Amino acid sequence: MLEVKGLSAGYGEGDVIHDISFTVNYGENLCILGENGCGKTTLLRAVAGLIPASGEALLDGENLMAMKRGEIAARIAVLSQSAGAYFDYTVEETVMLGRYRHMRGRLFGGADDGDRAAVEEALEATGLSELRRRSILGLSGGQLQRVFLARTLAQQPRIIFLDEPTNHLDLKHQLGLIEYLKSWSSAGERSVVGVLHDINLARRLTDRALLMKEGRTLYLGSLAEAGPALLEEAYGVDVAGYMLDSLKKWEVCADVSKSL
Ligand SMILES: Nc1ncnc2c1ncn2[C@@H]1O[C@H](COP(=O)(O)OP(=O)(O)OP(=O)(O)O)[C@@H](O)[C@H]1O
Repeated sequence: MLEVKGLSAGYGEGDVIHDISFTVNYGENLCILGENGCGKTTLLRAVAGLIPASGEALLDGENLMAMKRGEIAARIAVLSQSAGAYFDYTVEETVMLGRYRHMRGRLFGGADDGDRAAVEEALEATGLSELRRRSILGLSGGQLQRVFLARTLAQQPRIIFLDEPTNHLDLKHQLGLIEYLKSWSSAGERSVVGVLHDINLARRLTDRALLMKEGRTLYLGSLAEAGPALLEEAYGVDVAGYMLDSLKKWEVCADVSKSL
């Protein structure tokens, strides 16, 4: 269970996020939503111990802020926007990097059977087995994002933090990623905490939402019950109206599909 209590953090000149609290039980997911710059990434960074913070972040009752980065990384993996590939590694070598923290603790280093099995499982889950020998420099943006997902899975964390990981992915792969992570969390008593700009995608991942506004909690609860006014306050636009309007524009397709 991840418990965040009264967390505040920033980058040196005052706090950017203020007094944030939420709980995520294993098997449950949470999406973090809000307009650009409201502090979503900062919140993930603070919980993952990447920037200093005040307040509490507990994982299974243990204080994350007192843990070394490596200890946190063994439990929480971060999957963010694909930053691109700069090294001539193969797909398999890149996924193996997800085992780095596990290998580092061993006397003689190097990959063991457990590492190889974890990489194999991750390659299979992401449909990358056949690309394993390819250099990541020659992959498309979407393929590369799947490699990064595989590397995250190979880490075998109990919690994955998603930071808008769906850029570069077409609709099919966006949906595939979210559906996969949903089953990953529910099947293994694990959790996904996700920053997703697409509110529809967020709802596919989970109905539990933390809406942020200017670094503070605007709402914590069911996304379905948040209501149009709250969404408008969070995003500064009429989100529900926009979605209904979009739906109307596609109604013609729905009518056609009904008649088939
Ligand atoms: N490394 C940094 N140093 C200083 N300020 C930063 C840094 N990263 C982010 N900020 C500032 O912190 C605030 C929150 O940024 P953050 O990236 O957490 O927002 P966000 O909600 O994730 O935004 P987006 O939706 O655009 O990704 C912004 O005002 C941003 O300029």
